[in-house]
Amino acid sequence: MMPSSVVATTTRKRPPHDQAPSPPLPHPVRAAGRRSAAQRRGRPWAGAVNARPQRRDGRNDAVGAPPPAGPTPPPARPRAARRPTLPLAPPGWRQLWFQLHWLVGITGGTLLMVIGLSGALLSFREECLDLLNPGVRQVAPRAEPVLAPAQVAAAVARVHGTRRISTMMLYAEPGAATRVIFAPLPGQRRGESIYVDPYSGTAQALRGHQAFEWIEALHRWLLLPRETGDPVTGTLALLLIGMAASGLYLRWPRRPLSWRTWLTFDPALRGRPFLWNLHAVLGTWVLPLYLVLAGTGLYWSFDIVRDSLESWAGRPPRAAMNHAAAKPAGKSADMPAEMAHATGTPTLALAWDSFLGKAPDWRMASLRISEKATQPVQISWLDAAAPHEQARNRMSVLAASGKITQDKRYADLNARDRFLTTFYPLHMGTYFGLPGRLAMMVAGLAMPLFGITGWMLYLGRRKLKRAARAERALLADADTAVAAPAGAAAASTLLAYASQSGSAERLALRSAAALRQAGVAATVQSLDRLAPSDLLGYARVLLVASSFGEGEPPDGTRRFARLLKQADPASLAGLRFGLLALGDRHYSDFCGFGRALDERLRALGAKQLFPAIEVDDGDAVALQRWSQSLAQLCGVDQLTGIADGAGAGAGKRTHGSADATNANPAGDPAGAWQTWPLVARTLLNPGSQGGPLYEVVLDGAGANWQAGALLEVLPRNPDGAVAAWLRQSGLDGHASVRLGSAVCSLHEALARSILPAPAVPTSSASAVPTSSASVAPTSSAQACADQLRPLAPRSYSLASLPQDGGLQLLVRQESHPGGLGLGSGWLTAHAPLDAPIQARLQANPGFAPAEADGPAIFIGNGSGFAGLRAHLRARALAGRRRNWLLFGEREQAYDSICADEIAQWQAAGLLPRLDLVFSRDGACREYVQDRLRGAADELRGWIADGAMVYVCGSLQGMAGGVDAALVEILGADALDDLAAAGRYRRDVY
Ligand SMILES: Cc1cc2nc3c(=O)[nH]c(=O)nc-3n(C[C@H](O)[C@H](O)[C@H](O)COP(=O)(O)O)c2cc1C
Repeated sequence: MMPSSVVATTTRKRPPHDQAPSPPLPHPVRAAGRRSAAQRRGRPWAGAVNARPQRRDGRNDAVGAPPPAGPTPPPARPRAARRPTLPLAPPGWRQLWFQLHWLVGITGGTLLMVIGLSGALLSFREECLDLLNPGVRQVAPRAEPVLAPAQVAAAVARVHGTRRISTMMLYAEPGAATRVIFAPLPGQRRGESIYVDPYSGTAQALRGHQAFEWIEALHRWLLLPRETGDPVTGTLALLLIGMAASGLYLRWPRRPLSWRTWLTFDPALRGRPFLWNLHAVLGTWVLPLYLVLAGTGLYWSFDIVRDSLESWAGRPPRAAMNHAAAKPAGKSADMPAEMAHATGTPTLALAWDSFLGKAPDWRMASLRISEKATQPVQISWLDAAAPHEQARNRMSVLAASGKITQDKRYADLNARDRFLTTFYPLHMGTYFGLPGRLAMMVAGLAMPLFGITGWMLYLGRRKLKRAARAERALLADADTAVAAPAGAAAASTLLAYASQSGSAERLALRSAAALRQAGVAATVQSLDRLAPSDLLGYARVLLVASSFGEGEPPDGTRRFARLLKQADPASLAGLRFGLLALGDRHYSDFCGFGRALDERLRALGAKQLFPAIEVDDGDAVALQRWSQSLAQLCGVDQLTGIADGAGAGAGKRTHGSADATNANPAGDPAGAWQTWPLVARTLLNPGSQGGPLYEVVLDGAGANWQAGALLEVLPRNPDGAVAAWLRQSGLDGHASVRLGSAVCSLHEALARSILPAPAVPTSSASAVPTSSASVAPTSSAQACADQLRPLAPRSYSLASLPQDGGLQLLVRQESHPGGLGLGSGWLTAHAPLDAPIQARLQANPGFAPAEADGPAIFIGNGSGFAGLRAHLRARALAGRRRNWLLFGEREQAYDSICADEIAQWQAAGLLPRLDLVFSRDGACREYVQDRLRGAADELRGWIADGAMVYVCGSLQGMAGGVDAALVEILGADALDDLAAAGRYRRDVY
């Protein structure tokens, strides 16, 4: 009585795939060849062998597809957009880290880009300045004595008068100029620097020095006053550490010991995966460098860090040191009287002589000259063996007497103190010489790359989320628009729908909207979320029910169907209902679920408001009857807007509506027709026993979709077939004809249309569809064009995401005695590369990604890998790692499609369980459903953990077999509940 039992005992022959088209529909559905509604209505071309809009030429006819032996259990499936949200696990650590990473990335990350870039510029500051100022910092060595500090001071004084020198840096290297730094002028942070020729005393300033000072201020304090800038950049350093840690956590692979997983970049990737890969792999490369940069940066940014570390190292507090030491820069920018160059020369001379006496192996010496002549000259210097530029020895020498008051050697520092001196060379990379400097520069330069890729990923993610939200909102709005006022349920009409791919849902929404316009309060609900007793709460219930599988309820409605079957007799007495059953006569159980529903409701005591109306493939006449029946119920003459919407399709699409500029009708889940060039076509299974399987790529510029979506493609007759037809008919293919609203050549018009049966039979290279209407050789070109009906679009699962940079399809090439299948032949053989392909995106709510973050099981075969691939790519991007792929094909040697990508997912820890089932490799045939049965315990475990189940591929054999296996493993009720909860999603054909 109820659909599941009806269907369970029925085996059916599916209509043939991909032969000849019927007129395209505004809402193409995914099924096989059919006799069109128009044929039945006696249109001129009726009676031809037509194929209906269909998808995925070449369902895999072998793998996972043994002839269904015995009863096939009904499939189950949820409605996507309206399904109840899965119970979400409390946000785990992973989600928290993810949020942290994004949040910090898009806020602090932007400033870190500035810091990184400026740091990269600073890492080769000296070399840049040398390039700008050749012969200034380094002069040609000469065989002359070099000037001692006192002589340098005298030479500087000759040009700069009494301007006070605060620091003088001398180098033992022949030809190295002495750097003289003046005391800062009021308002300056640092005094001006000049370089003095060590032989002649000629002084020169460096061009570009100020620019680098500015860059340094930007890097260290973001151009803020130092007191404010220090904590700001310190905080950014902390954020960088947080991002590095969260990034590391988020990309932690399942096989952490595989260096390849961590460090190798996949150049074949494109779009979002490319960005993600770049972000993650590059991030891993530079992660240690960023930790060093940020860690050492903290030392200068926060006094508390610095003081703590210095006290840990046993250094005296800085305040005390500052007090003890002469301040390098005093308030005055002029030379104190007692240090005036006349007297300064001998005083520096004494200090320098004393220094040389103690440090014969000096390499660099920096003399800090106090404002007060009584204060000692502070000399910090590097000896020839210094391990790095901060391994400085320090000496204090009284200028007046040359007496050394302090002589501290680096070698005498304790290990902690020595460790602190490495911070600067580590930060600059100089600790490791040129390679270190280069690495730090690259790390700095990579920061903007991170910021940009991070932002792009973030914006892409937002866009995807917005698109998903908009899609949900569309349906929610429609619901609200037709909802009954609160509290009016008892007096209202319920529009309840059972829908697999959205047609029934849209018709229910349109019907409710029309009723509302006529003043009737109407509520729309999916049967997926109702129990039979809920129907009693309404004055009348109008049901719109489609059939799926083999005359079964749509997946999500399976639970309702079960409850209805279990309901007590007469439990629905008092219910008054009207029913619109959607179906397709090419399925042997036409309107199977609608009929069973009608029968069962009446058996339970419900009364029909009017006889059930059956709609064959969107038949407009039947829809008109529905509209009239509703009008009668409301007591109005007629209702508008029901029959002209989505789902009312056959024969409605005209050539005009297939124009590339065709607007998307409101509520229609498909977008406008577009023209995208065919950019690539690759045979994936050379040598396979099965039909050739191609990856077909359309350019897809500007397209946006989410995993699970479909692409409708308008096929064309091959040129050879059109030319042959023209020869037969004797018509001129160049003649201009009007087709819909467009003008084109007759050849072009024929290429886009079902070819009328020629007066004389023709042979063709393809199974070119023809209608029964024949065109007399004498007919005019326009008369011929007037008879033409457009080819039906074909639907294919998208195997890619927008981030991949193209619309990728997996198309099985179909062969028939007369040639190739129309859609598959067009895409895989006839359309030349770069040919413009007319196509449009179609949402597929029944196979959309789940919002919940839980595990997912992907099951499919053959070209069904397309839908699974898009989902797996999306999950890889979202970092959802717990995926189980169960995929069937024929022979491993020839049918290992997309093996590299699967291997990469596995290596990246995205497929903790992988079952590739090759049916023809073993002694006895094994299919995905067999493997599933063998893994029953594990499957139960995954389901208990909240896993979603996605199935994509052939309905017959694979999907039916998988469904049967799931029923065996989980139980029929549990599977129904799973479907009703939106956790069992199928895209089968
Ligand atoms: C995989 C599949 C199986 C179908 N099985 C049947 C069937 O057994 N009987 C029938 O009358 N129509 C069948 N149909 C046709 C649908 O019921 C029909 O296209 C309907 O308009 C779809 O409505 P929906 O979009 O609300 O799911 C099937 C369609 C698909 C894609």
